[in-house]
Amino acid sequence: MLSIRDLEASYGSMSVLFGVGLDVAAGETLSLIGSNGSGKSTLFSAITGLLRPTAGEIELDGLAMIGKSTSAIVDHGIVMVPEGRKLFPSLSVEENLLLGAYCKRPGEWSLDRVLDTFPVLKDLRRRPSQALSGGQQQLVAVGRALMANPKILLCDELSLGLSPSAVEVVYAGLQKVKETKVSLVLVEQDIARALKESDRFACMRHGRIVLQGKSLNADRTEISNAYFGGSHD
Ligand SMILES: Nc1ncnc2c1ncn2[C@@H]1O[C@H](COP(=O)(O)OP(=O)(O)OP(=O)(O)O)[C@@H](O)[C@H]1O
Repeated sequence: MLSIRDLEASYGSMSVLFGVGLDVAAGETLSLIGSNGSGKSTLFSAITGLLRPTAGEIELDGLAMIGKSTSAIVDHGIVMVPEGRKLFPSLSVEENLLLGAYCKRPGEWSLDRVLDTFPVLKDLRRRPSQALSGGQQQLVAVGRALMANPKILLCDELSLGLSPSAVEVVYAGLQKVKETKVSLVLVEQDIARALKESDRFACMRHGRIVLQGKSLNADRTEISNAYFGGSHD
């Protein structure tokens, strides 16, 4: 479904991604892990058209995405839940969700379906989003992205700044999304959580994918070496 090959990207003269290759299958959840500055957000920016790669290929179902505008990429089904949620704080939950339908592809997601998927939001739908807890706000951000009927959802640090109980609320909600046909790519700092929530993981370091594998029974020492750099570095 999503296929990335030999991707290079830079900010001005500073190269940041070096030959990144990654595949995400339909319905699959992939966790992207890596320390601060390893290039995870830059990869998301490249996939969503916010940053134009200098080389390589990004294809969704065989269709080239590089060179398309962000809104065209959303139209094709790649939607991001941005770091920090980026809700409109004074707008109601419902209004925030409806904004996600602005670039709506045809599909099954609707306001009612989002509220059925995240029932905690039902009674809160008329409240300003700023009146919600952090975990509830994060569900609104995920729900807003679902309103566009994505094929693949890129989630940038859903648990950032949330209490442990709020993190549980968010990932319990995400479980329902995983049961649908939507593919997920999760950037998650908590490695144990990243492995628990995904079918496969990819670890980035210094702008490269240095390890990929199945999340179930993944070798934690191998991941730790990839994440921090092993003794061979
Ligand atoms: N807008 C920008 N302009 C210049 N350099 C940038 C910009 N954004 C990121 N960088 C640099 O690109 C590199 C990769 O950063 P990126 O934000 O992609 O990493 P990350 O893995 O997402 O990190 P974090 O977990 O801290 O968000 C870093 O060296 C960072 O300083």
